[in-house]
This record gives sequence, C-alpha cells and structure tokens, in this order.
Amino acid sequence: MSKAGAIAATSALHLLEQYREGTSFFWSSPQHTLLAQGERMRFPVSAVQQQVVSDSSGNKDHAHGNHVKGVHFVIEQVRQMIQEAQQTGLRKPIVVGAIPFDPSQSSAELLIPETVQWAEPPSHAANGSYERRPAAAGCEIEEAPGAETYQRSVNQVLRQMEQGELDKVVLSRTLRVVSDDLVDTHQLLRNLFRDNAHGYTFAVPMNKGTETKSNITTTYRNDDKVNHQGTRTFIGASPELLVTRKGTIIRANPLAGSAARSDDPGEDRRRAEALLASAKDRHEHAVVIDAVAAALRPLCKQLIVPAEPSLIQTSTMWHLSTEIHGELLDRDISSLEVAFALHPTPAICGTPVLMAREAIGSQEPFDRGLFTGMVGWCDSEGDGEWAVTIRCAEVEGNELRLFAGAGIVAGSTPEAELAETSAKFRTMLLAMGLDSTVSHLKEE
Ligand SMILES: C=C(O[C@H]1C=CC=C(C(=O)O)[C@@H]1O)C(=O)O
Repeated sequence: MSKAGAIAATSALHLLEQYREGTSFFWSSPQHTLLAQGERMRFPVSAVQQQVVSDSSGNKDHAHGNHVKGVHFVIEQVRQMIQEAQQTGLRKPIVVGAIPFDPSQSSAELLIPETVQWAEPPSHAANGSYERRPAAAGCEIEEAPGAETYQRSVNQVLRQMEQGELDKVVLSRTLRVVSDDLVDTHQLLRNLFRDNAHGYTFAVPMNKGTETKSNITTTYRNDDKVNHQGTRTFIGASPELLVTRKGTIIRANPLAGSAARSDDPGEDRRRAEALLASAKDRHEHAVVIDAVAAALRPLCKQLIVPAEPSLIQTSTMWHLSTEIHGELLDRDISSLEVAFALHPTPAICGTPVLMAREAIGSQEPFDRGLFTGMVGWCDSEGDGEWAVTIRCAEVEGNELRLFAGAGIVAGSTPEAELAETSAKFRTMLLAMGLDSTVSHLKEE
C-alpha cells in the first residue's frame, strides 16, 4: 500500500495477531486494516474541561455553546498534534482513536502512534478460519437503566413528542458485565473481527491519566510494564460509517431503522421486508438522511443522495441504510472536519438536535463517554475514515460496560425499543461468548 510512514503491508489477520492490549489501536473497515502501535503524542486529557466553562444551569443554549467549543478544541488540538509531529520529522503523521458523543464533557482518546501498519480489508473467507472462543466467563450482568426505567423514559419522550416539536430522540442504556476472570480483550477483538467482516471493527487504548505538561502530552510507554489489569480499552464492531474522505471524494452511510435477525431464514426475510415497508422506520431513517444531506450540501460541489433506503445486515441486526456520495468544494476540509460537520447525526442523537440532546441528558442516567461518538483515523493530508461508535463496550480488568440505543419517533413503543436495544447488545455478547447466558435479551 502507498501510505507514507507505514511499515510494509501484511495481511489483516497478521495485523490482528500483532495487536497488544493497552498499546495498540486496531481498525478494520471495508477499505483497510490498520494497526497503530505505541504512542508518540496523545491528546491532552484534562484540557477539554479547562477550555469549556462548565454549565450547571442545564441551559440548552449554554450546553450547545460548550459543545461547539469542545468540537473546535478537538479540531485545533489534532491540527497542532499533526504539526508538531511533522516538526519532529514524521513525514505523513496520522491521528487515530475515538472522539466522545459530547467533546465538551468527555475527553477524546486520540493519539499519534509510533508505528503504523496497513493491510487489505479483511476477507470474509479468511475470517471464517477463526474459531470463536469465549473472551469472558461466569459473568454477572446488570442492566442500567433497568427495563422498566428505560420504558418509562421512552414514554416520557413520546409524550414530549405529542406536545411539541421534538421529532426524534435516540435513548440508550448500558449493561455492566462482571466476569470471574480478566476479560481477554485480544480474543474479544478476534471474535468481533470474525463476525463483522463487512463493518468497522475497532479497539482503542484508553488513557489511564497521564500528566498533562503542556497542551499536548508526550508519552513513551514501556510495553513490558503494561499490565493487562491496568489497561482500559474501547472496543466494538460498528456497522455505521460516519464519513470517509479520500482527496475530495467523500462517502457517508447513515443507518437508522432496525430489526433483530432471526435464526429461521423465512422469519429473518420476513423481518427484513417488514422493516423496509415500515412507515415508522422509514420516517426514523428519513430524518437522519435529511440532516446528513443538509450538513454536507454546503461543503460539496456535488452530492448524490438515493431517494430510497436499502437494507443492510449484520450478524445480529437488519438496518435501513442510505449510501451518500459527494465531492468536496475544498480539499482543505479534513475527514475529521467533515465528520464534525455531521456529528451528532439524528442516528445517535435526534432532531431538533438541541432538544434531543437535552432529552438525552435528562433521561439517560449515565454519561455516554465515547459511545455514539466516532472512531477512526485522519492523516496529515486530511484523508481518513470515521465510523459511529455503536455496538461497543469499555473493558477494564474483569469488567465490561456495553452500550446500545434506539431511535424513538412517533409510533415507537417502549416494549419494541427495549427489545431493539437488547438485540443490539448481542453484537458484543456474542463476541464475549455470553449470548446463551443472556438469551432473554434476544428479541423474538
Ligand atoms: C444507537 C444505535 O444504533 C443507531 C444506528 C442504527 C440504527 C439505529 C436505530 O434503528 O435506532 C440507531 O439509530 C446503537 O446501536 O446503539
């Protein structure tokens, strides 16, 4: 592959085997597999909060102002990191990692690695050669919020929709899983990679709180000292592409509107057809496509938006999907800037965006952190790939925190949205080898 600064390309499976928990960033997409190792520079941990005046009033406009400041801060820091890396002699630096749902509330996990290796995208056949082995054992599982609380929140949002202008809100919940043993993060990544050959599989090393000396923290880690118990990893397999940019050509693939897969082929097909024909799901999808097209149009010379959604499948879900293609007016807009022009799309937040964000803040009893943010890479020429961080978990020691959300629109029911979040958890549960332990989470 012709990527500057990259070590000679090998196979996707070879890169996967070289992954090391705590020090590697792994990424596989339908275009590339990437393994970034070591840490030349890291995004400053606490500086986001210092830049953003905290708002305890819950004022919507103030919260929005903070969000905008957080976004500018990330873009500016990334620009500075790339510039500094170039000054130290790196010819074509690349920033890799994940960015939170709200960059004014949580820190981005971004870094410029020491080494980068690229390989072709994973082939389905090669992935099949992997055996799925459990990555966790003897687990206790706790839902947060519990089923009843989640359904109550859905009802409250539906009432708000009847009364006012709120059109869509994505409400999510978490599962806390405690395993008897340390979670085998590498095996978890192998299983995700095996089951999701057409998606975006990732593992991001999370910060353990390095000291921020200047604005940019430079850390050199000694791999031998990294203890698996002392690492945190953000891991998952997202089906949703936020945006890719290569030169001036961009592509986005928003998803919204979902149905759980069935093991019975006839029933599986019936669910897919029902999803494609569902007025409620088509509305949920159209809201996202309209917002994505509106955000991209001012940036593009040309934008192609299909009039009708199509269906895509993962190993656990069907989704309504629209693939959008465009040509940027200006080559200087990086993939990260295009991604931020879109974020948060109504696929993970809602519309109107400020009201939706407020509803999420008041209904969800947890901080989303990196969930429903973005994960990927951007190089010094602005090319890059960013996926939406869904179907994911945070892993630390013997604990995992899984996240899943569902889009609420008029016509949604609390029971169906709860079942949808349960079905979405299965991507991670299957990869952990826990799917049969929690079979009640499977939507029937
Ligand atoms: C928020 C999630 O999914 C989004 C992406 C695809 C379909 C979605 C839906 O149908 O609600 C969600 O918008 C998630 O998986 O946690």
